[in-house]
Amino acid sequence: MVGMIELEGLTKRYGEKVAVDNLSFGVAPGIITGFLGPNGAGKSTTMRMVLGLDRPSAGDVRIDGRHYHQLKDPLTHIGALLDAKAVHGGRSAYHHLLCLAQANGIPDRRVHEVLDTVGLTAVAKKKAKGFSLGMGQRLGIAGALLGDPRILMFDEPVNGLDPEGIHWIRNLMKTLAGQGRTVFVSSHLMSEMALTADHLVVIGQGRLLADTSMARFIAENSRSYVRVRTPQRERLLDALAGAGIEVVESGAEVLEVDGDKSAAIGELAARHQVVLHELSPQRASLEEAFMRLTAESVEYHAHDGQTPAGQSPAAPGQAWGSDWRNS
Ligand SMILES: Nc1ncnc2c1ncn2[C@@H]1O[C@H](COP(=O)(O)OP(=O)(O)OP(=O)(O)O)[C@@H](O)[C@H]1O
Repeated sequence: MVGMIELEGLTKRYGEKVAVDNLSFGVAPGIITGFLGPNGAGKSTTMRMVLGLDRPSAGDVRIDGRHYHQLKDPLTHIGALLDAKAVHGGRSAYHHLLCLAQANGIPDRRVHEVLDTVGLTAVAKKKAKGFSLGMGQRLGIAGALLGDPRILMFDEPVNGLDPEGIHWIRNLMKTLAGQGRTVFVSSHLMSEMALTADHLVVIGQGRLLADTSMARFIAENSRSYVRVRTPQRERLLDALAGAGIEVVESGAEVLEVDGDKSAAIGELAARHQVVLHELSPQRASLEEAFMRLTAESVEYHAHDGQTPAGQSPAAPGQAWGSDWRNS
């Protein structure tokens, strides 16, 4: 199928280390697929195998039904930004792109087009080694766009960028997906993906942990609850119990009630003349959900690793639901 990346049992071992462990999933056109996992999860290794830069130990990965090396004019099928620093620093941005175009049978005029798309026209004649991180990322993206490919793959494209650069890349990816292209982008930041991706593939220690739409991930993992603060705790607890409203957490002055029941709680409090100091609907962050999902597969813990590196992740938590988990 045109615009598809398909992985089937993809595995990469480096000696004893299993960097990518039996990954099977598809990346579809017309949407942004976020590829998420903590540092060392195997994202870059997977992307390198997609491009034929690393040979799989087992399994298979295909682009438009073929291996990368079987593609005629591969840059017209898939463009990638893996390492923005992999540019010959002594060349100008224009020259770098021109060499890439000529080596791949792409017309020279495309160089001007992509320089314009990424906003580097004014500095096109400057040497790439003088470029800021953001300019280097833009140049790498220009290279990815050069062959006007149906599939774009970006490895941690916003790493180290300022807010303006992050905003620009986010909008560019949305535009590319809106044009019907396949956009596959890795990150270790859930918060960034929440703003960008339509679909999520999450891995930990090389294994697939989730393959789900962002909407579903949000619905299943961002718990909503109401935070209530009152100096008349006992009175409110009685009123809530009488109305069949369950309190899931209760501190000295603060109570938490699952779901969005703020109106019901407010009315109940008024009826029972309970003073409220706070009545606020809350949403637990997706960042927390992602941390919980990947906690057992983080390679290096900041403090005393409860799961030592190299050890298999524990059985998935029941709360995660098994329909979209694959391990
Ligand atoms: N050439 C190599 N030789 C040995 N081990 C490697 C090699 N390349 C990667 N690894 C190991 O494979 C694992 C996966 O690495 P990879 O760079 O793919 O992870 P990642 O998810 O991209 O992480 P990050 O977000 O930190 O870039 C890591 O444990 C890494 O140390």
